This record gives sequence, C-alpha cells and structure tokens, in this order.
Amino acid sequence: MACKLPGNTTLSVKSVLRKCAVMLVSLLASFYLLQSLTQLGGSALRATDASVSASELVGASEAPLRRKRVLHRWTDGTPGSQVRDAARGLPLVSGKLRPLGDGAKRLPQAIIVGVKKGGTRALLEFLRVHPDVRAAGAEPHFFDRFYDNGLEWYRDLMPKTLEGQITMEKTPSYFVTREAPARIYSMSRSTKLIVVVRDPVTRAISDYTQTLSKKPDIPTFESLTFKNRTTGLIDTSWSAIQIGIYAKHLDNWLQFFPMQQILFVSGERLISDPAGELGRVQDFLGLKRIITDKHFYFNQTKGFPCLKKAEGSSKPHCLGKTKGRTHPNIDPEVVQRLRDFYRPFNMKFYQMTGRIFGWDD
Ligand SMILES: Nc1ncnc2c1ncn2[C@@H]1O[C@H](COP(=O)(O)OS(=O)(=O)O)[C@@H](OP(=O)(O)O)[C@H]1O
Repeated sequence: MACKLPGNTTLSVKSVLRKCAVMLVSLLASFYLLQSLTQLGGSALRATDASVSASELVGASEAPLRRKRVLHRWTDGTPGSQVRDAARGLPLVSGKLRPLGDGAKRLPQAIIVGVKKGGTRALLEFLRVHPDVRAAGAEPHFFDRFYDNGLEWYRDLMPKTLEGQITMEKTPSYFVTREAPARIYSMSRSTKLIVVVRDPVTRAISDYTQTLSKKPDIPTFESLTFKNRTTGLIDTSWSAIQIGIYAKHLDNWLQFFPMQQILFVSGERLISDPAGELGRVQDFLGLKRIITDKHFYFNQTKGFPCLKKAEGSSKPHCLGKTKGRTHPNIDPEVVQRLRDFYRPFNMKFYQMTGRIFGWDD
C-alpha cells in the first residue's frame, strides 16, 4: 500500500508507520525524561526542605538546652537544679528564676545569734537579697524558749530551700543564753554563727528605748543603771547592761565553737558601710559576693541605709519604725560611767575577736 503526499511524494504506509512509531517513542521518551527530571528536582527540593526541618528540629531541641543553661545560671547553681528547672515552667520573681513550691525545709546552716539591738534585723533583711539565702521571717527562739518542742518543730519554721541555698534565722537572745551553744552544737557542730555587735553603751540605751516604747512607766535609764547611784555601782544584773559584756558571753560560745566559725559584724559599720560588712558576711558564708554597693541607698528621712529593692519586690525598702528609734537623752555623766565600766570588757573582746570595733576611741 502507498499513500500520496503533496508534491507527488509517495511513501509506503510501512515507512510512515515506522516514522510515526519512532516519533511516538521519542515523544514518550522525552516526556518520561522530563517527568524524571521534574521528580528529581522535586525530591531534591524536598531533600532541601527536609534538611531545613531537620535543622529546625535541632534548633528546637537546642533552644531548650540553651534555656537550661541560662536557667542554671539564674537558679541555685547546683547540677540537680539545672535538670529540675528545665523540667518545669519557671516564674520570674524579682529578677530570679525560681520554681514555685519547690525545695525542702532544712535546719539552718547559719544563725545570727546576737546581739539584741545590734542591727540583726538589718543584716538578715540585707542577706535575704542574696538568691542563695533563705531565712525564717520571725525569730524562732528555739534554742532559748522552745527547745522542748524538738528539732522537727524548729525545721518546720524554716522556709523551703533548694539544694545549695543556705537556710538562716536570727534570734538575738541566743547570744546570752547559757544553753544555746551546746544546743546548737548538738544540732550541728558545723553551724556558722554570726554576731552583730554594737557599742554596748548605745546598745543598752537602744534596749531601754525599746522597753520604754512598750512600758512608758518604767524608771529612768539612769536609775536602772546603778545598784547605788551614790557609790556608782553598776547594776550588772539589769539585762540592758548584762548583754553588752560581750567577752563574757563569747567565752561560753568558745567552749563549743572555734573562733573561725563565728563572724562578728560591726553594727556601726552595717550603718556606715552596709556593702562592706555584707561582703565579709557573704565570704564567711561561702557565697558569691552578689550584694554590693548597688543594692543600697541612704534614706535621709530614715537616717539609715535602705535597700533599693527588697527581696521578692522591685520597690525600695527601709526597715520598719521599730528600727532606728529616737533615743532619750541620757545624763552624760552616766554615759561616761558606763563607758568606763565596759572598757576592760571591750578590750578583752577586741583581743578575742582580733577586731578593734572602736567603741572606746
Ligand atoms: N539599715 C538600718 N535601718 C534601721 N535600723 C538599723 C539599720 N542598720 C542598723 N540598724 C540598727 O538596728 C537596731 C535594731 O537592732 P536589731 O534589729 O538587732 O534589734 S532587735 O534585737 O531585733 O530588736 C536599731 O537600733 P535603734 O536605732 O536603737 O532603734 C538600728 O540602729
């Protein structure tokens, strides 16, 4: 069979069919090739997509890791806490990331044991700013008044702490409680002790001022000072006078604790240079020096240093009205008698502690 093409070209059907078949095959081959290329391109693109999402995944899993490291820095610094913190949502409390409701109540590792009216509240309030310090709010009075309640009762008064945080309390009457050193020693012989001391004469007046504020009818400071004013004999049984004989009370503590385990803070310097004294306290407690000059400002109205930000708050904080009371004027002759009385005890105390507190200058 033949077919007639224009221009009198005659081609056999066989050859036409062959050509058509070749064209069809090459068309199919091109189509297949094109499709394969498209698929290749597609999978190449998908491969790129896959690598992006893989890196996203890596990124996604690294992000919490990075966060863990940041949290680690902001929390208590123990390896255990790093894992704990990463595992829970963390609230931001006054610049510190802390898991709420975590930790355990522990017996204090450090106690401010004295002295009454020395500046113990100021020291504890300032120390609480440190992220690694947690303290009982009120004075527990365990080692003087409530010892029979037992250690579990005492522990229950403590705030919860994370590993690595120091639990503290302050009860200034411990310093003059005969049984306190033995009792604290039997709780833990490694308890660190802090004593805030202040010029014993000013301390006595401060003590008296506090009593006067509660019982306005008490006799004058001058009359309470002497057993007999004519002979000038000081009444050392009056607690306001007793407490200031620091060397005598310290002897009692040294029966149980070595001197290196007791830190003496100057009540005067705690007012004139709070950051300086806080530096010594942080060193003694083995804490990083976080509380510095930047944390304090001098409040002219209060007449005392105050915190720019109190613990758990962003507001400035001064101590309350019961701290920094106006003292009554005391007869200068009586003040001088008291200075003379305390001088030898102060000298002994300077000798024992290796620090000259400057009360007799
Ligand atoms: N920053 C600051 N603000 C206010 N008061 C300060 C401060 N630093 C030390 N002080 C002095 O602390 C004295 C009270 O001492 P205590 O806290 O140890 O008293 S108490 O034993 O707990 O009652 C208190 O004694 P008085 O001035 O006699 O009231 C203060 O002089």
